[in-house]
Amino acid sequence: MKTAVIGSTGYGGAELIRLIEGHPHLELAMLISTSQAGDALSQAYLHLRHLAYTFQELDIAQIGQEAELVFLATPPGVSGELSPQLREKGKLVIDLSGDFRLKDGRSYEAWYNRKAAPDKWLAEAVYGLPEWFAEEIRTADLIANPGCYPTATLLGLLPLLQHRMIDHRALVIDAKSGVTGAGRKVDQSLLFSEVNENLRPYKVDGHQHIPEIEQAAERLAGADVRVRFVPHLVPMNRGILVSLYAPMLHKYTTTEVLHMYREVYEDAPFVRIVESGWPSTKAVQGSNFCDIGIHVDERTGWITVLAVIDNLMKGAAGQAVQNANLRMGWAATAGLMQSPLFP
Ligand SMILES: NC(=O)C1=CN([C@@H]2O[C@H](COP(=O)(O)OP(=O)(O)OC[C@H]3O[C@@H](n4cnc5c(N)ncnc54)[C@H](OP(=O)(O)O)[C@@H]3O)[C@@H](O)[C@H]2O)C=CC1
Ligand SMILES: CC(=O)N[C@@H](CCC(=O)OP(=O)(O)O)C(=O)O
Repeated sequence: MKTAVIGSTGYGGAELIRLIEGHPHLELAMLISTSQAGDALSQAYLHLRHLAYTFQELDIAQIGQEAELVFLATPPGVSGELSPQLREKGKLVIDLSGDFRLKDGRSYEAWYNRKAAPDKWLAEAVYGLPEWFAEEIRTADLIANPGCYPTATLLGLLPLLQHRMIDHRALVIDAKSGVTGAGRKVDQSLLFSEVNENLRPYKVDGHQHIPEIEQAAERLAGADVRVRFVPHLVPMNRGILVSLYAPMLHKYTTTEVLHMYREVYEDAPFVRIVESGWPSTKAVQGSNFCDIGIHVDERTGWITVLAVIDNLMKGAAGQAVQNANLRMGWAATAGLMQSPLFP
């Protein structure tokens, strides 16, 4: 299937190129760059220098002629403008940004502080978390790939809400991300000297992934959900660790809850339930896996759920390809069974 990537000089774009190159059914037809059109791919990415591609201008008419599937790995606000035009040309669109994740345009405008995409397209978009919303994704033409933090959070949280095991009004999510989560843009606060040997919270007063987590959680809880979410920046390249804490509604043991998670994710090839030791980011690096660990503290009645992903894989490009596989009826794992890089 002929595929175009918009935003191909960014980290998400580079990871998409790597995955599409190794995919049995996807063919890289166009790499779009608004800043490096005419340059060779190797000028942006040395690690991809064996691939003889040249970046092309952003030209919707040309994409219309040369590609059937378009991935957008662009900053907020870009896909909201471009995706409707691509959809009008009949393209299958998978958007890695947050532009189509929130159903309520006013919520997007409040949290992203920019104009939302038109309601018609927000209504058409389907939230692309394959382990939970596969039915809708199979027939979707505009797929909103989840954010990195929401992916790890929701994979850890939704089984508990589905089984009504926790008090959904008292959810605490402590999240940590490597620096590639912020993209390849130049930013003083992301300089080596400011990130290295440092651990810092950010957006403590409100992160744009909060309404996305709540929106998906409410679908499973059948009630309003409010989460306390605080992200932290960690001096490493890739990886997200989400530690989720909630009071349990009844007495359960760790063994009982683990059993429930194993059943829920029985047919989910990318979710691995960790039963000995604890999840760690290095154990998923470079892969599309999400590792989940559980501990029920019978003394306090609280549960701790620990979920790790590679933010650029299951948190972005890997999940986007997983959505393409689901939508096209290909094997869920097509092009995605890379084992993690270790150490
Ligand atoms: N990094 C991560 O872990 C995750 C990122 N995301 C989301 O995915 C999207 C991409 O992220 P990421 O790859 O990290 O970001 P980057 O900043 O690394 O890359 C974004 C790319 O978008 C392109 N771009 C910028 N402005 C425009 C424009 N007006 N029109 C078309 N293209 C444009 C740029 O390429 P050029 O200048 O060559 O056009 C740039 O390389 C973002 O919305 C991000 O929030 C989601 C989950 C995880
Ligand atoms: C480490 C870091 O800065 N991470 C980014 C992830 C942003 C992102 O992926 O944004 P959308 O999903 O909303 O597009 C952040 O916390 O804002």
